[in-house]
Amino acid sequence: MLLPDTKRILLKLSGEVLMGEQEFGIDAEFVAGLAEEVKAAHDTGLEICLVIGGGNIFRGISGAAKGLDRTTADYMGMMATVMNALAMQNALENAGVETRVQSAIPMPAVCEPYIRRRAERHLEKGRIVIFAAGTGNPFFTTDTGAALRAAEMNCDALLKGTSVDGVYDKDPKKADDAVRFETISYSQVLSANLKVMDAAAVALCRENDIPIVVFSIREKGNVKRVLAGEGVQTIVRKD
Ligand SMILES: Nc1ncnc2c1ncn2[C@@H]1O[C@H](COP(=O)(O)OP(=O)(O)OP(=O)(O)O)[C@@H](O)[C@H]1O
Ligand SMILES: O=c1ccn([C@@H]2O[C@H](COP(=O)(O)O)[C@@H](O)[C@H]2O)c(=O)[nH]1
Repeated sequence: MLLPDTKRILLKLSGEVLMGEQEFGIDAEFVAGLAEEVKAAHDTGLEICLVIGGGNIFRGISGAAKGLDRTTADYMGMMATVMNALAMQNALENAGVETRVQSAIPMPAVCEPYIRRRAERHLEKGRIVIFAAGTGNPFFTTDTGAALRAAEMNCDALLKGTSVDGVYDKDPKKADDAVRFETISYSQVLSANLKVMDAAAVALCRENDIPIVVFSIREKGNVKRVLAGEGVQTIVRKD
């Protein structure tokens, strides 16, 4: 086990990777593969909270750059995360896992509103709870939403499955000589302004002593591998 005594995790999956090989949107086959991986982790007895980003559909900051009002663009981004949550719910249920989606922005015709105690009960019953719409507030990201839910739900760790295999000393997509950290402290990530996760999310995890594990979700089988301590990843934790 990567982190001993881990019973409940929050798994944050990049929205961007849901595109698979496409240029936009949701690759249903890729999502089905991801669902199988999440199921395999769930089958080991772990309680799993899920958060999915929205980068495959819409990011507020890109919308704002094209002239949209930032707040409106952020609400659009949050709605994109609800679409991804529904796609993942569908894939998980096809794989035979019971799930509930809870949205930070109430959409009663589509999913449950976020109610912490209710989410707790779902987890106790063995369901995977997918938290959608981030924090429900503009000017945030799903990473911060994930950190917030991880703290509220008393998760033992936040696993960020993204397009890179860990935290580097500089952006590995921009610098060939970037070096990956095996472990790094919250404070180092913040003081060096390493961009793999937004600062609010890192600070929230630091305050609540929730280790963050950054790994690549593009590589098949990585969820199980990382949980078993066999994968390539970076652990962000206190000194
Ligand atoms: N120091 C760094 N170490 C690792 N990755 C970094 C670093 N600095 C910047 N990055 C970039 O951070 C990105 C991952 O974070 P990002 O928030 O963009 O994705 P995500 O949260 O997984 O996706 P989404 O927003 O679609 O959910 C990678 O694309 C990587 O290039
Ligand atoms: O709490 C939140 C979470 C997200 N947003 C908006 O949604 C998009 C998509 O989320 P990503 O984390 O980038 O995948 C984000 O760009 C924001 O525009 C938000 O406003 N508040």
